[in-house]
Amino acid sequence: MNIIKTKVDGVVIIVPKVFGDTRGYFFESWKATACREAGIGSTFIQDNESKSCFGVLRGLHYQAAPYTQSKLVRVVVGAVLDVAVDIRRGSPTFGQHVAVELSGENKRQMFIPRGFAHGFVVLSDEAIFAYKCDNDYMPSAERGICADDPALGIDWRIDREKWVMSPKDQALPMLANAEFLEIGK
Ligand SMILES: Cc1cn([C@H]2C[C@H](O)[C@@H](COP(=O)(O)OP(=O)(O)O[C@H]3O[C@@H](C)C(=O)[C@@H](O)[C@H]3O)O2)c(=O)[nH]c1=O
Repeated sequence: MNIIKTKVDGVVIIVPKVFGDTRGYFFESWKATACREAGIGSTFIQDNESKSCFGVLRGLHYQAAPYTQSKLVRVVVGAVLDVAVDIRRGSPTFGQHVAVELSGENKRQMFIPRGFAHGFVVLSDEAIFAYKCDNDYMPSAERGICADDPALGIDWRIDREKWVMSPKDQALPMLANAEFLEIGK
C-alpha cells in the first residue's frame, strides 16, 4: 500500500498493492494499521455503495457539524473523476480542490478528511462507487456546493450539458453562500 500526499493537507491517495494471478487479483482494500501510520485516524462506521451511469455527477456534498464526515472512497467498477474541495474556514488551501481519477482498474482510493465537500462524475458507461464514512448519515445536516461554481474552477472533463444530477444537487448554492466548516471538527 503506497500513500501519496496531495497539494491539500490531509487529502491523500492510497495505492494498494495488487496481486494478480491466473485466477484474477487480490488486494487489501482497507487496512487500519497502514492508514493509521499514514495519519488517517478515522474510525469508519458506515460503508456505502452507489451505481451510476455515464455523466452522473453526485456532489459536491458534505454534512454540517456535528455530523461532518471523513470519507475513504474508491471505484469497484468503471471510472470516475473524484473531487474533494477544502471548505475549512481559515485553511491555507480554502476553496482549492484535489481531482483524481479513480477506477476499477487503478484501484486508487482517496481519503477525504472532515472539512471537505466531495463529489464525482462518472467517466465510464457505468460505475460502482464504494466508500467508508466516519460519522452517521444525517439528512438534516446534508449540505452541498454547486459543482460548476466558477469560483471552484473544477475541470470535470465532461461537458455540463451531459451531466445527470439529482434535483437536490441542481439547487446547491455557490461556495460564497455555503456553510463553511471548522478545521478539525
Ligand atoms: C448518503 C446517504 C443517502 N441515503 C439515502 C438518501 C436518499 O434517499 C438516497 C440517495 O441519497 P443521495 O441522493 O444523497 O445520494 P448521493 O448523491 O450518492 O450522496 C452521496 O454523494 C457523494 C458524492 C458523497 O460524498 C456522499 O457522502 C453522499 O452525499 O439514499 C442514505 O440512506 N444513507 C446515506 O448515507
